[in-house]
Amino acid sequence: QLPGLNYDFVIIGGGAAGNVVANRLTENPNFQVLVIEAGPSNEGILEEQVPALALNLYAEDSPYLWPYMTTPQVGANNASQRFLRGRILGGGTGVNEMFYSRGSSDDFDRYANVSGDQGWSWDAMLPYFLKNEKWVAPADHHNETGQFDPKFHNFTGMNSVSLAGYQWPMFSRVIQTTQEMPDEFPFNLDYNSGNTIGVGWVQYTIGNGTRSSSASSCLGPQFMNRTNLHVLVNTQVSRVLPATSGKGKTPHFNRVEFSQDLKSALFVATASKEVILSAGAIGTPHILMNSGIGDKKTLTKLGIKSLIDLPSVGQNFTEQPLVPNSWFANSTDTYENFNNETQLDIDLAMWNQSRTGPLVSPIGQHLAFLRFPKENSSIFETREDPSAGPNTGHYELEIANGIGLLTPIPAGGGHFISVQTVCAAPASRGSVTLNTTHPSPFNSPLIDPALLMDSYDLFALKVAIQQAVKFLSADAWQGYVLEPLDDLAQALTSDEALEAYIRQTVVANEHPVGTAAMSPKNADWGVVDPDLLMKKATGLRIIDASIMPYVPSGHSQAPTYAVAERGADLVKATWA
Ligand SMILES: Cc1cc2nc3c(=O)[nH]c(=O)nc-3n(C[C@H](O)[C@H](O)[C@H](O)COP(=O)(O)OP(=O)(O)OC[C@H]3O[C@@H](n4cnc5c(N)ncnc54)[C@H](O)[C@@H]3O)c2cc1C
Repeated sequence: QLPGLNYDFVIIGGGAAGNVVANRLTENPNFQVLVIEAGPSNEGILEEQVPALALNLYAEDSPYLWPYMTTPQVGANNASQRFLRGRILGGGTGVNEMFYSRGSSDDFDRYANVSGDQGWSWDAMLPYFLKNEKWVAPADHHNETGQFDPKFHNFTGMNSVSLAGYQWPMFSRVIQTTQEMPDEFPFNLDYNSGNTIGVGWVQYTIGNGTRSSSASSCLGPQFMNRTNLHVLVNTQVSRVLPATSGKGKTPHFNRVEFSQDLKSALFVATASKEVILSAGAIGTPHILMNSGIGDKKTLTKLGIKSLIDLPSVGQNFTEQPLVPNSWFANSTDTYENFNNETQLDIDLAMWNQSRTGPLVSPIGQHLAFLRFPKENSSIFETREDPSAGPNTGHYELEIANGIGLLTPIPAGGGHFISVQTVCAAPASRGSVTLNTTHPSPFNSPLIDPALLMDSYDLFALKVAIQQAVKFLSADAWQGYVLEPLDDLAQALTSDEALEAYIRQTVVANEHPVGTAAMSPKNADWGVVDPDLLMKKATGLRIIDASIMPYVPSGHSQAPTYAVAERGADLVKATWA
């Protein structure tokens, strides 16, 4: 039940960023805040809570995802792919794989340099990462010594982060590989220190064996008790609207139009201080363009009245391409056990009883962020290195105790190990644009992540797969790793075969950013200023993953949390 339609702040999107901002603003009892979220409440959804069941959230007709498809991806054999985005209170943090990885110090220093605001540098942002984080013991309470560096963590924040809470037998082999091949695969005690390079123990947004999302952390019962915090779920925003009475030439946005049946009965909520757009890297540019904010020529052609001419809206879409690679494993202790219903029932009973057992962690237990070996670095003699600097991986390996993401289990079944390979700093740039044949604000936009459109990304994935093969060639894996699955075995026969395999199997890593990028004040590109206020307007601020001008070289939820923590401080400073 809403008290009315007038607030100080209206936040569009209850995802990673939106819920942080809602929490921080309602610390001030004088601020009335409304969050509008398209998806349902996160409460009572078992798959959302049990880490290892996260994959069940991705069913074709999932009620917790937007029904998005990409445009045909030229770099991926013209395939249109699903593009997963959370549509639930918590947004991406309610459906994601819970990897907690901040990116490198170089990533943030580059944001500072590109935006002209040192407040986005690593040194300035580390306190915001810490403010958000609550490091907790892993579910099995094992000894964490030597698995993370406490000096880079906070034990008193909001959002639980922990190490894997169940010990699979293959873990020791990963660490043994770092000892056998320290030059190529060095051990990194904590890839969240700013220096990501090496192989480390994975950190997850998990506490007490349960997902910690922005909904369960920032909108927990102790916060929902605040009488100034209001959350409206199952409600989709169509547009932001300018004030009806003029405040001069610059449009002033103070109203948000939304619907609950996605056809009629459009309501309008008013924000006396700011409208904050936190609908994510797809939702945010979509709402902006529907509202007449974007490339004037394109919007006019679609019959949308242009309010602000900002051609960068929806452009610079940056996404990491990922290729899953799987091998048969000589083990009976892998994720494939969850496919056995009896075993799953036993594991679920254990989770229900004590929040322990194999279901307390999602797929993937070790992450490696690595630079190209010397012999591959010569590529930078002829082109610019898209990575942000020496602390930043060119590629990432995600080492998982089961078959790769989306990889069908071979007919004969079996147990598997996979190393998912990611181009961590891609050079391709895509776009989010309006669907010209169905321009209703409630229809999906055209999503083009431009997978492998720049040949560098293909090159990076080739190196990554070759390095994954090398990683598993260490003595540590003798007798454990058997032959690769057929398609990978074929791929490893020639350079052409490897390229064909990558184009056939590449998917988006679900870390989109950049579609409402920040740029220096008065720059002729970008969508928001470094204080995240919309250019050429007043009253409208964007706080979410879309403002990052480059994709962070790790995973995007932790950077988004930090952006939101700083964003909330910027809002508070404006209204102090
Ligand atoms: C399947 C998947 C796996 C991932 N795995 C990881 C991982 O392991 N680690 C990691 O770091 N990152 C991961 N990510 C990415 C991470 O979750 C995102 O980077 C992060 O959630 C982005 O935060 P955001 O606030 O920008 O957007 P979101 O968290 O997506 O929040 C946007 C919210 O706005 C709502 N919204 C959008 N449009 C409207 C509208 N018109 N009206 C009302 N509400 C609207 C959405 O429903 C959503 O709740 C994953 C993402 C996905 C989808």
